[in-house]
Amino acid sequence: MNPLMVRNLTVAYHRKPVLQEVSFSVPEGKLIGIIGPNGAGKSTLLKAILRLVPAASGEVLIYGKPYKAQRKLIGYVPQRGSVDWDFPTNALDVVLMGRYGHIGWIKRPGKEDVKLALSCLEKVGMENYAHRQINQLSGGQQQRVFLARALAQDATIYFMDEPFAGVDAATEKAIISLLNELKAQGKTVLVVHHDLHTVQEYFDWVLLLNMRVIGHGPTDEVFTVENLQKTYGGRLTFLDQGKLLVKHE
Ligand SMILES: Nc1ncnc2c1ncn2[C@@H]1O[C@H](COP(=O)(O)OP(=O)(O)OP(=O)(O)O)[C@@H](O)[C@H]1O
Repeated sequence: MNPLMVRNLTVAYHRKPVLQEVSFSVPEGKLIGIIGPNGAGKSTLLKAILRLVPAASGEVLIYGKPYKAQRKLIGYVPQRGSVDWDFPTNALDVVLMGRYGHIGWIKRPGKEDVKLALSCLEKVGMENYAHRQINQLSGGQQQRVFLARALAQDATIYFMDEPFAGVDAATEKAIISLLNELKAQGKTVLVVHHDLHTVQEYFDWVLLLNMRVIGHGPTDEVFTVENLQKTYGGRLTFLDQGKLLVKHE
């Protein structure tokens, strides 16, 4: 069964459409890149799938059922800029929030939950920062903590909004190897991604988006010069041998 099926999804902010009749589905156990220019509606797509913004019309099914019935299967890593980092909490607590779906909001996390949260921090190389306030972490470290929280959720399908934004090369490597680990466990990971140079290396499958779906499918078939030109319009230039140069938007 498809982990995610989106049919005719239309979303508007103040009556101005941002996504129009978006339809696609994704296969299980793949790393999927959501690619498109600034303002294409990539974050909005994730938020509409997760019911964080209302859809004007359309349908979203996660493993054949609506979001509400499948909440426990879903992990979300929001864009770093969209989070209030001054909220007084430490890294360990942020990761423990990932466990609330399993333990319920009323019960306190037990020893096992803390142990698991610490092991997730260790996986992202942040075990020494467990008790550090989140507003005292660097951007890349905050991103790692958010990934640890997603790991603690133990989800089946993950949605990540620009996990590589503003991180250094070492953190980017750490994140991509983590994503590959999730994939090896049979999980499906959708990632909003900006850097066209790494798309072919990172993703098995892509969704090209610019208000509408320009293309979706295996990267080899869909990530073509023609489709990219349709997605980015005149903002792309191609150098020799198809090498890409993205003009700043
Ligand atoms: N809360 C909001 N209220 C009104 N308009 C919004 C809101 N959020 C986003 N938009 C508008 O919707 C469009 C799509 O935004 P969205 O953030 O989904 O794009 P994106 O593809 O994720 O962009 P980026 O690559 O810059 O992050 C943009 O024109 C944006 O200005």
